[in-house]
Amino acid sequence: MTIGKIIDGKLFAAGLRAQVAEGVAAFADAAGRKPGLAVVLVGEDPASAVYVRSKGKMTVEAGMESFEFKRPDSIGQEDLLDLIEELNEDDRVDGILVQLPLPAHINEAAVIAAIDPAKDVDGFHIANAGKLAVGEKALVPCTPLGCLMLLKDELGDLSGLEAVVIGRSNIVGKPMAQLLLQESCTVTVAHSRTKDLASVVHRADIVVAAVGRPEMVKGEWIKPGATVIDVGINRVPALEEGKTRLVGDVATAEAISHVRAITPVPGGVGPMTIAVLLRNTLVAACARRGIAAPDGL
Ligand SMILES: NC(=O)C1=CN([C@@H]2O[C@H](COP(=O)(O)OP(=O)(O)OC[C@H]3O[C@@H](n4cnc5c(N)ncnc54)[C@H](OP(=O)(O)O)[C@@H]3O)[C@@H](O)[C@H]2O)C=CC1
Ligand SMILES: Nc1nc(=O)c2c([nH]1)NC[C@@H]1CN(c3ccc(C(=O)N[C@@H](CCC(=O)O)C(=O)O)cc3)C=[N+]21
Repeated sequence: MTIGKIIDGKLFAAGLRAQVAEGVAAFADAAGRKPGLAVVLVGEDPASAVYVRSKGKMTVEAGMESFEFKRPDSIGQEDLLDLIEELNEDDRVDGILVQLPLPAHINEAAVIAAIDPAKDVDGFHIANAGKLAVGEKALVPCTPLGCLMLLKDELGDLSGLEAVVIGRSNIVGKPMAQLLLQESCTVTVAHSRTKDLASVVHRADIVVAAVGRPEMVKGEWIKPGATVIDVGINRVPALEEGKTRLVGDVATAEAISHVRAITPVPGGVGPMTIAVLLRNTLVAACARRGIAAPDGL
């Protein structure tokens, strides 16, 4: 058994984006317009702004139309809901992403519920979450779908494998568990109340860590030969004064000698999230127009 492979999410994501770009060109020929993605950013969080900018750039590189809507922190809930209604009705817009988290005075659930499920490229709407849960065709959250693509690429058939997902958020942990169940894994979902997380993780052939705690998962927790997907994006102080660096939820340097394969941070799951967002936008555009989406996406 080979040990210690680093899964190149950046490379895989570039391949997926190239495939999406081909589908986008075919869509544009058939529909007479490009697929469009609208991104709504509320407030001035600099990290979110960087992320939104890089999404916009990659959207255009894939041949799609990018619409960005920046609104101040002070925006009222009604005004935000009005904007979403406009985007729901705008035929040039196939996908709507509202960057989370939203300011505390805005009801996140109400905003997500206002998005047309057919344009919900984040897959956060209850209609899409429900379809995923019962195994119907749905728009699936980008990060877990990206994780699943990397796992299938590395392992092939996942059926019968023990999977442990750490984290139970609606945007990562829960949909990840649903997808792994769909692949016939035996799925355990761990969270902050889980007792003896180390021994729960030690059962797993597949570990997906989506916690938001820097390097919380230790190397010795990992069963030898397991495949580890590190979703965490944590900014920590770097050695050089005043600088920061990104680390995941897994202590990668320790884990590497235990794993079959592991995703790095950065360059693992993060780039996949954006590539799947573009994929979902193309899929939504095709569905709205009654055009077959390209195979294998
Ligand atoms: N790469 C990417 O594209 C993306 C990365 N992320 C990153 O993934 C991480 C998780 O994101 P998200 O799901 O939104 O986070 P949330 O904060 O919504 O959820 C975190 C989960 O971790 C659990 N948890 C917290 N502490 C512990 C602990 N000590 N032991 C076990 N479980 C614990 C929580 O449990 P409980 O429910 O009991 O509180 C919760 O279920 C973050 O680092 C985020 O930045 C997120 C989205 C996309
Ligand atoms: N409605 C909504 N949908 C989201 O999908 C969503 C969101 N809100 N809010 C924030 C989180 C976070 N997220 C990331 C996506 C890509 C990278 C990414 O590309 N990261 C690079 C590094 C980037 C860097 O260097 O800063 C990497 O991991 O290699 C990171 C984080 C999506 N999110």
